Amino acid sequence: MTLLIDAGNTRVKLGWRDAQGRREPRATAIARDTLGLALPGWLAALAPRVRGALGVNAAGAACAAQIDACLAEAGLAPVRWERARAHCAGLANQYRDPERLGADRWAALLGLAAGAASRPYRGMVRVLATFGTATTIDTLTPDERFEGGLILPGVDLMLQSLAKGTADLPLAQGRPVAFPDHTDAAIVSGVMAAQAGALLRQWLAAGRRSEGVPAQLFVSGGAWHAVREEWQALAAAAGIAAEPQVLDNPVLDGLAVLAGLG
Ligand SMILES: Nc1ncnc2c1ncn2[C@@H]1O[C@H](COP(=O)(O)OP(=O)(O)O)[C@@H](O)[C@H]1O
Ligand SMILES: CC(C)(COP(=O)(O)O)[C@@H](O)C(=O)NCCC(=O)O
Ligand SMILES: [K+]
Repeated sequence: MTLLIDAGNTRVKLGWRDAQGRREPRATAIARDTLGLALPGWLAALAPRVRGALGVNAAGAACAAQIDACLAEAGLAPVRWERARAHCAGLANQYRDPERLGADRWAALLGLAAGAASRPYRGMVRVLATFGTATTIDTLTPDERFEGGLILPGVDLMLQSLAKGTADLPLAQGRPVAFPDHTDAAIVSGVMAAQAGALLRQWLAAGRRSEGVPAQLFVSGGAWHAVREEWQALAAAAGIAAEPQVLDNPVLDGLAVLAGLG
């Protein structure tokens, strides 16, 4: 098997691809600050069957070094850390400097284009919103090109920035409402409006771009569940019928594609 590693800024997601090309039944997520405790045990259980490891890292060089050190402890070779490329597996990356596209975003697009869950949507415009530490909203054209996408602070980062950057605002909790009448609700509703509003912007842009070709919306990431309610309200108000399809981990899907290429 080949280990698949998606090192995000909050959590490291782990899985594998077996010799038949199948993904693990369920990815494992480990918080960055508990990696040193949890990763060795996860690796030890699999190590005898592991033939290599493929990963993407959005969390900086120290995180990659920590993961490689854990692999070495388990007697395994270092991770092959993937970068975004201009072309791969039939997908074209039109970022101005293709290698500067986050490797996790690139892997997720590869997973979206080639993964089994999205195969019925080939030839359509596909919008992929990932609600992680950052929120990213990327679009694939019907002819398998990535032309660009949004980066904005994720839900927790937005909430934390208000608490840290002001004298009187708390780290807010709660659910979004239309007309918030207290501080926590005002903050949570504002943050969710920003998240869902960004998604609406890209969905509308994708619709204009596609000129009548149907579009499908995909969502993933640890914070999607927090945004869902606001998105549903906004989409209903805007007359958008599209039901987002939740992808468990398109980054690991993409890494499995890359592992299959050898
Ligand atoms: N158990 C959890 N641990 C950490 N973050 C969580 C958890 N459940 C939901 N979240 C939310 O998910 C976000 C992290 O999502 P994730 O997809 O792992 O991001 P990343 O790939 O950037 O590490 C957090 O910012 C938080 O909003
Ligand atoms: C945008 C990101 C921070 C997302 O990281 P994540 O939220 O998954 O931890 C990451 O994809 C990144 O560092 N990208 C490089 C810049 C770019 O994609 O343009
Ligand atoms: K990610």
